[in-house]
Amino acid sequence: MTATAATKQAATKTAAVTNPADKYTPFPPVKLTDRQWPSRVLDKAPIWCSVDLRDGNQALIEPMGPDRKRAMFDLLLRMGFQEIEVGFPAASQTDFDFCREIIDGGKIPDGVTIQVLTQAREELIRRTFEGIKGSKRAIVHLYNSTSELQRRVVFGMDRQGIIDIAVAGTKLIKQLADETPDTEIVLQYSPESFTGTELDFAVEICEAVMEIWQPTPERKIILNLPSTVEMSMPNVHADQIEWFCKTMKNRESAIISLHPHNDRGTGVAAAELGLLAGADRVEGTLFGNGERTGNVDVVTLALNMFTQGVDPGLSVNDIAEIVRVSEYCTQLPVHPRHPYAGELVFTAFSGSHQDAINKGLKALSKSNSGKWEVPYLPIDPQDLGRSYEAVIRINSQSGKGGIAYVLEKDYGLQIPRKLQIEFSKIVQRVADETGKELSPTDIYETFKAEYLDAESPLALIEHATEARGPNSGARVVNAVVTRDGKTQTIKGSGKGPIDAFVDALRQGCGVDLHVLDYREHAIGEGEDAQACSYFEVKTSDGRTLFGVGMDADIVTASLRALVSAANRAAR
Ligand SMILES: CC(=O)SCCNC(=O)CCNC(=O)[C@H](O)C(C)(C)COP(=O)(O)OP(=O)(O)OC[C@H]1O[C@@H](n2cnc3c(N)ncnc32)[C@H](O)[C@@H]1OP(=O)(O)O
Ligand SMILES: CC(C)C(=O)C(=O)O
Repeated sequence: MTATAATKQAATKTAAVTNPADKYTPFPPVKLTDRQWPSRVLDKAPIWCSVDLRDGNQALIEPMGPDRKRAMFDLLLRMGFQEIEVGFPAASQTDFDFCREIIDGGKIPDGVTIQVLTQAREELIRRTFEGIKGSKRAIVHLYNSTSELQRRVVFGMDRQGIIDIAVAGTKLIKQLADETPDTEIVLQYSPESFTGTELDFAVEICEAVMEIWQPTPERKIILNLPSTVEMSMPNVHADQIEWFCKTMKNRESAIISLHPHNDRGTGVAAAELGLLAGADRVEGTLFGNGERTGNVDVVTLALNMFTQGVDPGLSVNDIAEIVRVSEYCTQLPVHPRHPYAGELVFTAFSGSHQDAINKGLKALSKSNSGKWEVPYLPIDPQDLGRSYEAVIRINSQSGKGGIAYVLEKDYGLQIPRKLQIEFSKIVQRVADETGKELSPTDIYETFKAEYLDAESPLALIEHATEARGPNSGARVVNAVVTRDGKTQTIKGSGKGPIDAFVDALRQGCGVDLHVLDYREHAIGEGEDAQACSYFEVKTSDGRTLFGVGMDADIVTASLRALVSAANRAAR
């Protein structure tokens, strides 16, 4: 049958199924009694191994060239990875050359072990050893596929045939390791497609490999149990790992490693539960690059631990740098909502979130507990080298709290609560009209236009205050204002300059304002300090509204605020 005919036949078969979901077989539960993992707590970091330069690289549209490989390797070293799978040297010249470059160039620091992948084929294993010649220590990672499906459709072999491949590969690696005494060879064996492999067979093949390699507690083998394809819920994965750890012989001579992929979107959860289930090590990539939906994201895993108070043993405190290098190397973007790393993860647009964050940050600044407690922010952005700057951003979903936060943080304006309510409606209107996010500058300009630049119909030109008479305590204000462009002098008296100016406005301009509330604060310090005054007033027709004024002189700021209120009342 031709490929086209086969495709058509498959399509016809599919169409005949009434419920499309019937095509799929549910993953069988693991028969595990007395499971322990649900009651355990993750309280220490695993051994980390980065597979960015191999599994991540093999999945790229454009695999990394030497410069990108080097940039990734250097980043992984800076982050503190002590085990790095640097490639599949027998598969590509670039990978081979990269091994040679870092070994011959002395680029592998003490304490760091490189890992190389190979299939269980003689010529590939021999070439792999040429690739790692001269390194102090190397993990040779041997794999062959063991799942029932792959045995049947890819290899056409029974269980014994598959065991023979693994055993032959191990024997050759043992022989070549003996012939390379200057390099400490660690064997890692992966029953690839472990998640689709019957558990008893996975144990059987791993034990067959161990039988050849003869690991000891001092010279452990790494058994890597990959979720080559993530096929089940993470609790089932954990059951598989716990079952494997409990059943295998000589557990103390093996490091059990996880290699989750993310087909169901639960790679991180699978890794975490797999660690609870007894695994010691995790292989993954930065931000989860890798085949299909990717490998498990080690950055997220590490930061998940960090936020539980566990030292992850990886430096993830300059997340922007990790994103930058990773995007350069993979030529793939990190999603804006990617956990911890995405551009938008420390940003709140919605009003109630902004309000709670704002209050949380204020409460935190007064607390001595040393504990991070801010609603909606599970981690302190500063721990990732990020700042609060982007925490609150304004669009049509934003509320008064966020707007007040931006004005205070960027412009030092501490606007009273009722003014926040008034101004947020104005911002809302602008945001709705534009349909766009408003930058802090946009918000300030809107505030300025609405309150500070409100100089029409009235504008204050100058003023002078004096005592009304000896011992009276009352003040007289003489002010020059323009009204509809015409200059005039107004005069009033009262208990203080504000009261007197309100009187002057009433008498000279026919503007009747009743002051309900008054606040002022300084912006900045020293000679450059400005006073900012806020007046809540009631107009003659019963409306309440605000006026705001700013000036180096406190009295002038207050009179400007009254003019601002008068002008807004006149609109
Ligand atoms: C889950 C994973 O990510 S595993 C890693 C996968 N990574 C890669 O494949 C990237 C690099 N790979 C390559 O460049 C190539 O596959 C190479 C160079 C390694 C090998 O290439 P080729 O020899 O041309 O063939 P190909 O990969 O198609 O090999 C398939 C053959 O190898 C056999 N084979 C596949 N995997 C293994 C294995 N782990 N051990 C032994 N034999 C294997 C297959 O049965 C098949 O045999 P057949 O030709 O007799 O049918
Ligand atoms: C080689 C193995 C570990 C692998 O990459 C996988 O199974 O995904």
